[in-house]
Amino acid sequence: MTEAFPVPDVLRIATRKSPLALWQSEHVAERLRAAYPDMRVELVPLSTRGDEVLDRSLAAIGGKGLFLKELELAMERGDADCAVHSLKDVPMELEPGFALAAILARADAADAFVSSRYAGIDDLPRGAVVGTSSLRRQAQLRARRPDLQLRDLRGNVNTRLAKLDAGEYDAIVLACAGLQRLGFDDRIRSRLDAPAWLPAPAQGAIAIECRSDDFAAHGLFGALDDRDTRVRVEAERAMNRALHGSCHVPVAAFATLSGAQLHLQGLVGSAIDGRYVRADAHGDAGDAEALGQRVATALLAQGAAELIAGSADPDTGPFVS
Ligand SMILES: NCc1[nH]cc(CCC(=O)O)c1CC(=O)O
Repeated sequence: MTEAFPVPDVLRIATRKSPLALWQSEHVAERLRAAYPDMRVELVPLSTRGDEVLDRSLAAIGGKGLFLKELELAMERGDADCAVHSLKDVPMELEPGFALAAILARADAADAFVSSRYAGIDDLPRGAVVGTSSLRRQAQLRARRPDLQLRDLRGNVNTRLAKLDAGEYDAIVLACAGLQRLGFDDRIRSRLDAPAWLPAPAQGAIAIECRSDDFAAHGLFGALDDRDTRVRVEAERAMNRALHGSCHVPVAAFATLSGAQLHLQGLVGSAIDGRYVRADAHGDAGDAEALGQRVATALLAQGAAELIAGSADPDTGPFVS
């Protein structure tokens, strides 16, 4: 096969070591092997600060890019050619010198209600204990059920399921995509989906990051890029960026595409008292960025900035992460 770019003999993918990260990186490796049968693809598993520090909030240990830093250093050293991430964990602004070379077709973007005893949020008894460390999930739970007790729940997907099974919580909320990838489909008691419940910006999408100056890599990964997903997550991330959001603020966004029509729904809530504001708008697929900014402006006009500031970690302020 003749390509417009050189296909290397070996390609090394930097990845975190959690079971979900390894699954996603192996998935990308398989897709690349299928596209370039003569190229050898290897994983370079690395430990990141975000994986190691489990006893403090992510915001408190310097949230932004916590899961990316070590992988980016490996690419800078030349120990890896790219890194694979859950796009929802990727900061709105990448470090200078890095770019997203491909965004894969999105999996199920919804959240999942997981419990051995209860079928859904509305079936939980008064005062039930629900585990999630996500401010976005806490805010939506508070809005719907102010009586629930929300408890912190950190660790990778397997760890969180084990904590649920140990009886520490009546229910937990996780992403459907992560559960499905790891073969835990049967743990999903109900899907929490739009419009009643919104996911994190870019939830369910896998991204490939590489050095911006690595033009060969950009060509190589283009084969895995999904245009519809890219347009949708561009709108969601533009909204989050305009709100100075990250995965540590209670911001939710979900875009859908029908033909050339993009529809974006956004929500900003309070993890403390359940107040929230919502907005949505339609726009052209070619103007995803502008649509994201428009929905962010509508949310700010309803008081979103105050809700975000009010949910901040008192030690670190709202915009550190
Ligand atoms: N923050 C952890 C994280 N990052 C991405 C996913 C799920 C997979 C995805 O969104 O593609 C998860 C687990 C979860 O939220 O349950």
